[in-house]
Amino acid sequence: MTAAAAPDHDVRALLRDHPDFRRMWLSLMLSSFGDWLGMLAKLGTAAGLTVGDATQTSVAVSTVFILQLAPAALLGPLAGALADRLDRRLTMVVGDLLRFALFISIPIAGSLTWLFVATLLIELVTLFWGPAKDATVPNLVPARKLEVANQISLVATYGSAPVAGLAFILLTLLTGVLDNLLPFLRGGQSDLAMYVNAVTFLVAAAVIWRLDIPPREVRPREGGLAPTLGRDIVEGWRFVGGSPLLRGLVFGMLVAFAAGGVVLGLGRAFVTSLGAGDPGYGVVVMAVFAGVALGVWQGPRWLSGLSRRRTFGLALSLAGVSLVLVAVVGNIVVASLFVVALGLCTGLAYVSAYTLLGLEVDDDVRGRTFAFVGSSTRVVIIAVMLVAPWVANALGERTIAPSEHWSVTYAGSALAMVVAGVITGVAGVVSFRQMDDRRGTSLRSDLVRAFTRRGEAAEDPAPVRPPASGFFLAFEGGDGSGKTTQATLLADWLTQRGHEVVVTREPGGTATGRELREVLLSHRGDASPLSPRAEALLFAADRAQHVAEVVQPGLRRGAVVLTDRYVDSSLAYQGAGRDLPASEVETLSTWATQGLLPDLTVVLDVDPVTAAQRRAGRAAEDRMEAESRAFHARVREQFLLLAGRDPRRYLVLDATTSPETVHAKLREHLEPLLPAATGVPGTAPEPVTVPGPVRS
Ligand SMILES: Nc1ncnc2c1ncn2[C@@H]1O[C@H](COP(=O)(O)OP(=O)(O)O)[C@@H](O)[C@H]1O
Ligand SMILES: Cc1cn([C@H]2C[C@H](O)[C@@H](COP(=O)(O)OP(=O)(O)O)O2)c(=O)[nH]c1=O
Repeated sequence: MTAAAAPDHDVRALLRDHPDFRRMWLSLMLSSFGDWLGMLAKLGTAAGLTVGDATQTSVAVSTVFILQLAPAALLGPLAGALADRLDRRLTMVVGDLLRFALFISIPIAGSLTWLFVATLLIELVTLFWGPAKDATVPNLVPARKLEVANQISLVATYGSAPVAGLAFILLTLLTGVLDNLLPFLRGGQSDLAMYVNAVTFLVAAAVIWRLDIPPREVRPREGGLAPTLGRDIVEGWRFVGGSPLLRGLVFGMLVAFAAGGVVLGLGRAFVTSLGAGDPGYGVVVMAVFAGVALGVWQGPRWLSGLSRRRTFGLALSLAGVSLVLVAVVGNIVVASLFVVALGLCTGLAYVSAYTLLGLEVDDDVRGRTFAFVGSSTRVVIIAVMLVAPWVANALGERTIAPSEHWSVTYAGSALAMVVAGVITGVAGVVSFRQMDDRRGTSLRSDLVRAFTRRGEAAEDPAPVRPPASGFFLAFEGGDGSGKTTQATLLADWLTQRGHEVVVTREPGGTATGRELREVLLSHRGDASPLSPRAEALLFAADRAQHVAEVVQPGLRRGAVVLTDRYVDSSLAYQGAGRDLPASEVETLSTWATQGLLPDLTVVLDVDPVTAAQRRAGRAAEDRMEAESRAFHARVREQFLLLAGRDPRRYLVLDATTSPETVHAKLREHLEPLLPAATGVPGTAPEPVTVPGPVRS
């Protein structure tokens, strides 16, 4: 791998390199297909069992709808908390088997009551299955591929809807033909669809059974109290409320879903108010789907240079603006175009939010958080769908006449949509503010950077370099990614070629630095825990001393300086890890180093689990190493993000390959970049290694 862009959007590579994810994805596609087919078949069965009585039919159909939404709305968090304690693979397999049995029982029983009971039971099972599935995906793919994994999972979920629709039509037609041949199908038109659907769950169960899902990270709970379910749920809620990011995210998602509910609830009336009938409604529905698909699929790629948190807030605000535009244009064709934009922004917000949740939520509460979000969104959608038509009715038809010669008449549905749009827009701005991780950098410059292929040279601060400069290379990556190993190998090779080499590290590249290192890494701080800002300042102090005492003098002599960690470690550990604003940490480092940047930063990319295994041999973990897996996942994501923003100065290497392979790739990339050697090849002195504390 050479300089890789991050995050990674290559779908084919994702499916090829992660067979477990591929299997999971296939089973998800099947189950989703089954879900949609099942929904159509259940509605068909409800209608079929009440033939001839229009009122009874509509009551039966709405009962099925309500039974489908209600369990998740009422019991979602409970099921999520339970799901976090169960084995995820087993939960999914048992869930699929139960759904198989329940679906098959509906046509066999052939009774309306059993249809209702089975619908309820199926939804209850899905309540456990869903969070187990959502929480598993981040464990099957590396962090930088999570976004694309979410994208194709959403495509599997929603893309299977039209296919299921088509299959349903074909199966019902086929039922007519088969009626005479297979007497057991006589029961109803939807029966064959129900059987096919049941089989999809059976296949999905078999696929999941073969998955190798890594065990969950379970953190010890303080006080050793036996954790209770109630406590789990409260913790899940408190967890969402306690983090500004999650608060902003969940709040934003709820508002987005509320806006979606308004569109669903009022869409039909709105289209009628524009004088378009069923075909017009069809066009609008298709426009929404097209927009969402485009947003989910292409949005993250278009905005790959923008931070995900900013993307979410921006997309939500623009969704609000689009909704207002849809409502005010008064023409079905133009309105449909804005509907595409609305779908696009919503899809983009959705996939960003989903990925952020996967990355930011600790593994042991992830199921609960997803369940919490899932059930609250359902409550919101049901509530809004019920309330919106009532509000639209109350608003009635309004005529707005700004002048004598000009007046516009709006239907209540359009006005209600304007209100929803404004609320969504404002919520987007609030979310953006609350979660912003690039305070101090204007959104405009970020967007310019995102659209001009990551800003290139124009925006980089001119590095302060001594006149006769050598070459400055920084190794970055998680603890245990192999930085020390690679620095040693590279130093040997460079020395062979006649370069003067200085091998150094942060923190602790100087005598002063070693004292700071002691405070930073050994500080357990029970009495006075080190605050994130104090930590950031101490790392910056170490860096300032390091640059002045070791790096700059080395470069001035024309040496190749190899440092084990530099500025990006602060951006990753203090910025993304501790959640300090990245721009402030960057300002601090720029000040400490007087803007000195490496000529090349080599990111040794390895997943936190492998890195932790490599560190296992060491005597004790230091303060940073002992952080949670989610912390290390954020750190890794940040390194990759930084590398993706400036591919010219970065080289990302897959550090799970052998040390020799990593070294060979590094050499190959470095060779053309190096200045001429100052000594005679093979005769250079041994590399100067700035002493650091000996590792256990
Ligand atoms: N590419 C690699 N594959 C497997 N093990 C490695 C690799 N590179 C380094 N290691 C081992 O992993 C451990 C951590 O490596 P080290 O170079 O100390 O990492 P860091 O300096 O990033 O903490 C060491 O035991 C080392 O031998
Ligand atoms: C340089 C730097 C390091 N760190 C952390 C990362 C590491 O966990 C720790 C340095 O430990 P160290 O033992 O040097 O790293 P490694 O385990 O990779 O060999 O300090 C920061 O949090 N911020 C910084 O700016």
